[in-house]
Amino acid sequence: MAVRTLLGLLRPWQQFRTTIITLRGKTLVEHGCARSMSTDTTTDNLTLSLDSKTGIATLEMHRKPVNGLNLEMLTDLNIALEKAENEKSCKGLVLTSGLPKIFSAGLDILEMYQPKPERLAEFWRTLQNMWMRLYGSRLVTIAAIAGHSPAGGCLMAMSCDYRVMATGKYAIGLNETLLGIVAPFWFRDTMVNTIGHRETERALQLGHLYGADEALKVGLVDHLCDQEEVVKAATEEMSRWLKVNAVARQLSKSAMRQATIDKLVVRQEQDIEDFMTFVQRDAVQKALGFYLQSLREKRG
Ligand SMILES: CC/C=C\C/C=C\C/C=C\CCC/C=C/C(=O)SCCNC(=O)CCNC(=O)[C@H](O)C(C)(C)COP(=O)(O)OP(=O)(O)OC[C@H]1O[C@@H](n2cnc3c(N)ncnc32)[C@H](O)[C@@H]1OP(=O)(O)O
Repeated sequence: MAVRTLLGLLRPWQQFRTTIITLRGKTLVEHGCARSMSTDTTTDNLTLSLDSKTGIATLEMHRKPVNGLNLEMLTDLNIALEKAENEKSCKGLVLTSGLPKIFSAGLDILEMYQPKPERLAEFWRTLQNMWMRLYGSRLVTIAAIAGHSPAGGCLMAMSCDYRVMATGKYAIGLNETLLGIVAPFWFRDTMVNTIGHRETERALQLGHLYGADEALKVGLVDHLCDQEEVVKAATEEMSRWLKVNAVARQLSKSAMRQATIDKLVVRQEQDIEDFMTFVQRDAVQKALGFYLQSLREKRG
């Protein structure tokens, strides 16, 4: 609610200004310029910029080392998404990463390992809200994936309307079972809506991480190109989508996605409870501890 109120007070992007907003101890810096009609919003975790000529916003994640989605990053994502959504001149959004070889490593596992219950609940609610916002966005959303995109990273990519991925040795998929955890129903639903029931069933049980070619084959991503071309290809694809009548396109999108979102809307509190109970089980904590250890040992 506080976030909504704050966003309501933000002035339109097309005004000259430099605004510094402090939110939850974080600083958002905005630079605006009437002549170029563009505004950047930068936090520790991301940058949102709007090209006012094309109406295309770019949301670039840059939380080091791997764009792990912790509470603060998710909060920033929610603010940025809401801001783009509320900006009338914004028609499309390219979601990408400023970190080399990583789109997002998914949820920050440290949020789930030995958690404080209050923060754990807030973390999960913020993730739910981010997903509902992105999956239900009125904007054309395209993920430009120039790196690994496991679990929560894959969820974000699947929540966009179209996915461009870099060729190379990058992996994308819902690998939760490899961590000893279970992808919640709305992660699963999003994958079913993207690649179908049978393929999702196989992928979820195995915790399968797809290489780029295989991801293209099953429809998990829509287009492959060189790493350096990913954002350009996403922007080019965007212009095709933006030629379609916006109202007709938005209604079609909503007709396809709203029922999936509504499932979480009506079960949001129960889902938080289920998540908290599940994650705080001894066996799950142990499995997460082993997984974190294995990530650290991999580095040597
Ligand atoms: C019956 C049940 C019913 C209902 C269930 C109810 C609820 C469900 C419960 C839970 C659901 C949770 C859903 C979870 C979703 C997730 O997203 S979990 C996260 C999954 N992510 C991963 O598995 C990725 C792990 N990371 C990697 O594989 C690699 O890091 C990489 C391929 C992304 C990148 O490789 P490199 O470039 O080689 O980088 P490093 O591996 O060296 O990593 C650098 C640094 O970052 C740390 N790190 C990496 N990923 C994470 C992460 N996700 N969280 C936290 N930290 C991470 C890594 O440990 C290194 O740290 P340091 O060694 O530098 O300290």
